[in-house]
Amino acid sequence: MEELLKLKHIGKRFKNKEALKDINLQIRPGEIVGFLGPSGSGKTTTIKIVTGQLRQSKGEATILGRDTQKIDEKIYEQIGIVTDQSGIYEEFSVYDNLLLFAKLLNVSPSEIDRLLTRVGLSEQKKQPAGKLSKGQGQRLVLARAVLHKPKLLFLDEPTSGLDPSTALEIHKLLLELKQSGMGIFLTTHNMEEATKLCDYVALLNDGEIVEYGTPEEICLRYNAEKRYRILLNTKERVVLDHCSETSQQIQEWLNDNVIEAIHSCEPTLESVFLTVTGRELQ
Ligand SMILES: Nc1ncnc2c1ncn2[C@@H]1O[C@H](COP(=O)(O)OP(=O)(O)OP(=O)(O)O)[C@@H](O)[C@H]1O
Repeated sequence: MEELLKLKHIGKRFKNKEALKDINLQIRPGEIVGFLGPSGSGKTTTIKIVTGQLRQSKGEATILGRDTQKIDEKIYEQIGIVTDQSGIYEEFSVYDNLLLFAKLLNVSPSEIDRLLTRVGLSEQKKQPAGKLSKGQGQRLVLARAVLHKPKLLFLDEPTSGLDPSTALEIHKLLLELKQSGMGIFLTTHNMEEATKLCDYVALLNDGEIVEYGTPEEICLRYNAEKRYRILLNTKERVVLDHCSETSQQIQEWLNDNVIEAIHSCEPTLESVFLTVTGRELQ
């Protein structure tokens, strides 16, 4: 399968600061790849390099098969970028904001209504964009970024500051876009979001990828203790280490039909990050 984005040994130095060190990453159609790191770890610098806004000091980056150092603004016809709410005209209506972009990107205006329904903004169609709530504004920015059906979408913290139900709606939309074959590059501080949405995640610390893989793979890699948390139908909760006695005990409880819930206790991405780097993500 062709790669939409490929980074090979990317490094970036700003005077005395080595902002990125040997970054390797790829995104294929239909994949959501998460770039997770605390503030200052190099997420924005990476996005700027791959979208041609900044030159790397080392390594090669290609976007849709083209060297990022040789791309021009035509690339924006095939990619979407959501960084913040800038670029939205507050006095224009929701519809007119999208119409403006539809004209710029040669998209039929008939797409707008369909997209507004999809992002749940049909009722706000005639409302000035400046009067939208934060979550509605975030959905408008996302709608604008995918209006021209880009092959690759860059999302910087798409749900930061949103209430859980609006964040859920955005997650649903992102999964639909993934299903349609779009590749998505997502930066986030939110490990739960990354675990739920991403096919692969890169944990970034101080400009370096310290772990890479599927969220499940990474968590299992750090599952040294191998424990099970069990809720019995007597409401008793037990935590057992992985060993032959535990297997026997679980088998007996299964035979007696007394287990209400059973979970393995692998670490979360959050705790893996803390183990690997010694620092919290937030
Ligand atoms: N133009 C610049 N000149 C000098 N240093 C810079 C420049 N841009 C970024 N840096 C430094 O490079 C490092 C990475 O910054 P970057 O903005 O990529 O981090 P980030 O992970 O996006 O952070 P945040 O989550 O806060 O947006 C930081 O130490 C930052 O101070």
